[in-house]
Amino acid sequence: MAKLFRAAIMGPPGSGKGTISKRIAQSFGLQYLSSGHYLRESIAANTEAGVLVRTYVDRSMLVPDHVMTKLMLPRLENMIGHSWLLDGFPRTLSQAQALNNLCQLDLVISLNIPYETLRERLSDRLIHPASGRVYNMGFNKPQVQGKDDITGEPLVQHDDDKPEALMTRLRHYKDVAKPVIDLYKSQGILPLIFRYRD
Ligand SMILES: Nc1nc2c(ncn2[C@@H]2O[C@H](COP(=O)(O)OP(=O)(O)O)[C@@H](O)[C@H]2O)c(=O)[nH]1
Ligand SMILES: Nc1ncnc2c1ncn2[C@@H]1O[C@H](COP(=O)(O)OP(=O)(O)O)[C@@H](O)[C@H]1O
Repeated sequence: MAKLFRAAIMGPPGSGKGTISKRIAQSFGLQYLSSGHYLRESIAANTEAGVLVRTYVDRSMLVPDHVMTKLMLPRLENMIGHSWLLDGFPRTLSQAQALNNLCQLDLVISLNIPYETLRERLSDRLIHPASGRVYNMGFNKPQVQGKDDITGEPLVQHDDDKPEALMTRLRHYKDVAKPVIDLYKSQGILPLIFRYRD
């Protein structure tokens, strides 16, 4: 049997995690697993956990670690025989430790993007809230302006993507991600990837 390959991608909001990881997963035949997707699924199912999750996601706050690990770990256990790329999990040290107890990652990709580029990308980002599909007015335009390609439903800009919220989000990302990055560096699985603006 071919060796399994398991990777995670990290980066600040707007660094292109969702966009690039879908492309990497497709090119290399990996399953693309996204915490945002599982969270939206749980919100849509309207379970007790989903109702709780919604109160955090609606305010763009991190869902508590114990809720997150309870959501993610069983799904990852179900993927035991697959190679995958994980986007959005782990975000905190506690999540990374919980994941370590389940499996050893082979690679962590950390996107490091200049502030100006993040600002431009996020100010042009449009989202289809129900599916999480992401567009960009410059880089990846919807076929019809302001409408989702698949459902035709309206696209929205997150208040959080407006430049005034970005600094706070970036600072928060750096504080939370640093111990996770340090852990993966100490394990020798995190080479730094620097993507310049195009
Ligand atoms: N110009 C440009 N835009 C990109 C690139 N990668 C992603 N984007 C756009 O930048 C925005 C943020 O990307 P996204 O994948 O949502 O980032 P995430 O928050 O890290 O998951 C979206 O509007 C993307 O369409 C890129 O390489 N170049
Ligand atoms: N690993 C995680 N830990 C805690 N909360 C998370 C995690 N992943 C996603 N979330 C929650 O889901 C929301 C949407 O996540 P995501 O789709 O990855 O978008 P973004 O890249 O804008 O944060 C986040 O704002 C956060 O509330």
